Amino acid sequence: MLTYLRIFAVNHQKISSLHINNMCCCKRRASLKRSKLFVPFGRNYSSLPGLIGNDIKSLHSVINPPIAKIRNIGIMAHIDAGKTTTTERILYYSGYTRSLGDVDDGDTVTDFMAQERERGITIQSAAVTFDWKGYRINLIDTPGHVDFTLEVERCLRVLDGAVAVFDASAGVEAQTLTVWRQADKHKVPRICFLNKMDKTGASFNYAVESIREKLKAKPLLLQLPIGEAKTFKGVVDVVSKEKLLWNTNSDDGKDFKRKPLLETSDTELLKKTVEARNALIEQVADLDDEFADLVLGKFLQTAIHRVTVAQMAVPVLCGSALKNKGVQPLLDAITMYLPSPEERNYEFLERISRLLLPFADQHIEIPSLTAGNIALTVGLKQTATGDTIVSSKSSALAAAHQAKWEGEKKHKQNRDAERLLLAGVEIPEPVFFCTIEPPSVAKQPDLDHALKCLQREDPSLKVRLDPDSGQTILCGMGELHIEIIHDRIKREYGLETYLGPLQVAYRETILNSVRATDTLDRTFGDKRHLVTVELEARPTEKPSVMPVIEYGEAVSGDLLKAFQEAIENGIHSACLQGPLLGSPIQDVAITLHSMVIHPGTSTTMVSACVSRCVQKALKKADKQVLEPLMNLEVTVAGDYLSPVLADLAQRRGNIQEIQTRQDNKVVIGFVPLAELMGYSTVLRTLTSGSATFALELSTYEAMSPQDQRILLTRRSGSS
Ligand SMILES: Nc1nc2c(ncn2[C@@H]2O[C@H](COP(=O)(O)OP(=O)(O)OP(=O)(O)O)[C@@H](O)[C@H]2O)c(=O)[nH]1
Repeated sequence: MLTYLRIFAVNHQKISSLHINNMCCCKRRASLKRSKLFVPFGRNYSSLPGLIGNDIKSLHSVINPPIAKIRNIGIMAHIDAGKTTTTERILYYSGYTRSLGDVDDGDTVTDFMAQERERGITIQSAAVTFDWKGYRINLIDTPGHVDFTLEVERCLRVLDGAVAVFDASAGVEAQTLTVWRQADKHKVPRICFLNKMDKTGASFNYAVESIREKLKAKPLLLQLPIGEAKTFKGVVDVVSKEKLLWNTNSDDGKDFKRKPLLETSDTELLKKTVEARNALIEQVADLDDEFADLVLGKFLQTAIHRVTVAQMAVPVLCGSALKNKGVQPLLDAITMYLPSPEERNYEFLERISRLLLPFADQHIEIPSLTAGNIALTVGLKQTATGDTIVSSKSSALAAAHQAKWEGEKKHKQNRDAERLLLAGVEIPEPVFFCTIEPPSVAKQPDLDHALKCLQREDPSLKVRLDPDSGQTILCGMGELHIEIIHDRIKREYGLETYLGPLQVAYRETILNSVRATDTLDRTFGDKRHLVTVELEARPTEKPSVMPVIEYGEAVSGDLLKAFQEAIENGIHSACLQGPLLGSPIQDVAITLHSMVIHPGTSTTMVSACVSRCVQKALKKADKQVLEPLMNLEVTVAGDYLSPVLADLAQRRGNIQEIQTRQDNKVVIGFVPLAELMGYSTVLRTLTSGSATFALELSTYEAMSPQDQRILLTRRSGSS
């Protein structure tokens, strides 16, 4: 397993606290049209930047660039906005590759896994390092699909800046909102790149407005497009009042000219540019105190840098990655406006033995690394994604202490700060599960090992044992997530496994308060174990995934001290399997009213008795199944709107809004996950492959009595 490290320190002498981030960043194209054939990997790479053969000395300039000249950035977007295509151009213009790869031909640098090439989707994020005009850029791709939201978050929290790529004909799309919120959460400064300016329906103004309205961001228009859709030729640099035109005869976009706009030949464009520039100056002056009336380009750029780093506004640029236009200015903007690591506040110190620099699927061992870089390390057996590495227990304690202190100082929420630093990212609850079986019983240990390794990389994958059947259960974020795991077990661990049917992860709750008592009386050898418990289960007012545990006044303090852990284990294990479907119970409080324990009774027996008593209470209560409800956004050509709506009505869909986006309609609503199995295939058929959709878990909602009855009848029939 490869583990990506992010150095957190700003101390130049030593390597500081290392931030681990296993890059299992996955993404998927929800577009229903493309599926490409496997194309063998045959790209030519230039020598890695700054490297001559394996001469380690020559690596010095590569691994130790001045910290102010480092940019650690991520590329984030909705599915299909053009991240991989933009990254491919970036690598080409920076000299990292010698030819332009194409997503649709399956030969890009960052989509290097066989699965990615076969499926036409990006599954695993790749880090690449290259130089641009004296700057070192470490770039990490982040996934676009909602199944891999955790991966995006994991990347964002270790990066200093991000480029948000938009399809200029669609503006802000469903997953753009999600990744934008994640970047907000981790306070990542951003630049927007309005890609696909060549596409029919591309609209610079529309995309900018959607950034303003839907993301509530302040766009700083640093460029204006010259033409749109078929007429898109280049961009105007608003800051310098120059036009950048790409030579139409150049097939790789390397050849472009930067010329000042002229009063005589560019009258209209110059007028628009001057207006845009004045608006930009006004906007920046409003946001940045230091930038008063100094309107020289250099000062303006410095002020734009400051407001970007402070996340008060987002510079907006445009182009067409596919048509090789606008990518070099984007690279300039990354170096000019996004922060270096020393402009972000990371503070801890550490050292590590073996380090590698990532170049997509190639890695180079390096002797040392200065603060502010991204690197890999191998062989960490105990670490999992999201962990922070420190050099010793005392460093860990110091880091926790510091985080706690910072947390108290900033938010008076020390636990949050502690979690932020040491416990990694928030792991979303899986919504799908299925059984997984090895080819033979003898292979079960191999399967267990594979799942253990995959879970360390990807904590959104959960594995549990079915207590009744003893089968291994795989729980994941979506159909694609489970499919990819299945495939990886085969390819990476050589195991052909069998998956049971995919099932929705329901939850259960209770609707009224109930009391129950139970006694457990067992004698093993000459030892008697005797416990009597009385407790109450009731619905909580506020949602709570874990059971809320309370103790009545009659429960003695001494008894509690000795048996509290056993009691709580008993309650937790009982709440893992509800009485209706065996699904986890939520929104329930358990109050222990009394407990009598015969001397010599073991804690295991106490746990067992409490667990049985909780289950008894839950069985007695009025019960309710909760089902995952998804936010669904379908983008469809107007002609196909009616069949899509009719189909959603049959799926218990609740349509909230139908927006118009250029020539398309965007249907936004809620649909129960159980109704969305195989939706992509049906949507493809209904719309001749022209629609796209995005899904995101909204909440768990109570099923109607009728739907619940149908589900329970079906389950009892199939069991
Ligand atoms: N017209 C046009 N198409 C583009 C442009 N950039 C990318 N595309 C196409 O859009 C599709 C998606 O491009 P990708 O680069 O794979 O997009 P992505 O954001 O990396 O996709 P995922 O990582 O799978 O979410 C491909 O068919 C590209 O050829 C562009 O500038 N103009």
